[in-house]
Amino acid sequence: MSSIAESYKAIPMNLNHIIPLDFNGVHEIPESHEWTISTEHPIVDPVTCDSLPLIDLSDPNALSLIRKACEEWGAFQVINHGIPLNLFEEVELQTRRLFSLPTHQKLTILRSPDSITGYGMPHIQTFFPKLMWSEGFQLIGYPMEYASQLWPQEPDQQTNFCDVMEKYQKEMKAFTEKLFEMLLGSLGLTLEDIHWFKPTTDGSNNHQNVLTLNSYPVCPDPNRTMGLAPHTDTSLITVLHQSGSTGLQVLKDGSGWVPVVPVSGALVVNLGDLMEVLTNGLFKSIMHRAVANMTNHRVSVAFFFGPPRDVEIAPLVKLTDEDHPALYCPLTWKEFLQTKAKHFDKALEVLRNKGAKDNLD
Ligand SMILES: C=C1C[C@]23C[C@H]1CC[C@H]2[C@@]12CCC[C@@](C)(C(=O)O1)[C@H]2[C@@H]3C(=O)O
Ligand SMILES: O=C(O)CCC(=O)C(=O)O
Ligand SMILES: [Fe+2]
Repeated sequence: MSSIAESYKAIPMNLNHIIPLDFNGVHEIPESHEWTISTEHPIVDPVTCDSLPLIDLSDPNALSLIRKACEEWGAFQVINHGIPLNLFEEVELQTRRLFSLPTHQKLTILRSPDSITGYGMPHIQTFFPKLMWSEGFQLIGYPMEYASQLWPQEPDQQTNFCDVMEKYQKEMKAFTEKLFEMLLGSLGLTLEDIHWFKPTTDGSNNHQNVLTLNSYPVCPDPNRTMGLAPHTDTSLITVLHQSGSTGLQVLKDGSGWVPVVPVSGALVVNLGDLMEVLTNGLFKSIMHRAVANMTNHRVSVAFFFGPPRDVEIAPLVKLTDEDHPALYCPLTWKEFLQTKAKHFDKALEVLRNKGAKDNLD
């Protein structure tokens, strides 16, 4: 048995790619953080051009709207998701409490080079020559070992932080399982078609999930920096809550970068690479990035929903036939994270070209 927490043991990160800048009082962009932003894809106006579909989950047509959004975009926003709105406020408050701590305090929970959880720059930093204008904190479960370091003198704050994060993960777990069922339903499939899916019964199952708190400090010149570089998520589904300020952009084929304007109370759903594998490419994972801004400290919270440990994800049998052979070789989330840590944006291509996972190197 091995969990995703062990994914980076074989490919530890370099500390220079983990320790974020101390953004306090930085009025000029240091050379280390100065990006030349590719103009290959223009930024499009989400008002006059296409904007990311917004789906009301209580709409009787929700399934067909979901299918269309998944085929055309690989992402959508949802309302009427059933998550109590005050929970978003509580999570945002706790997220801001964490990131507004003095740098030396945050560094006490620095992610170790071979770990998935802790404080630091995004894991994908390794693949870019310039550093990102962001910091993040990854957690799994009840994060007391971190909270006790962050607020050593404040036991109440420790429990508040952990309780809110735990509650949010529980809500997200139930929601992503329901959403996953809807995505399958939109393809005419049911959970019965997924031999490994075991819905939560007693409040637990062995699905692997990670919560990430993202912080994009105020930036003197956002056009010359990158908050979070373009990437696809490795998960099956990612559910993102962005606080009031814009910053997320999704890449739409044939158009360009489409800003995702925050809708109060809405959640952004991104399809990850494992969903592309599972649907044999019928649904594609979505390329996205995030930018900082000059006026607000932007925060966002991402819940990565993945398969249980040791379960190999492969194209669904019902979605393959003689004319549609399986395009990807089966592998676990941990194996895919390792493939991604080596090949980054070429990882899915690698899966397509190698018949068996023994050849992933
Ligand atoms: C379970 C996951 C999902 C990870 C890796 C690992 C822990 C942290 C996640 C993120 C969070 C920030 C963006 C991302 C692209 C990153 O660099 O780290 C994500 C990545 C992925 O989706 O691959
Ligand atoms: O902050 C955002 O809007 C995007 C975050 C994201 O893409 C991620 O955490 O994977
Ligand atoms: Fe992402």
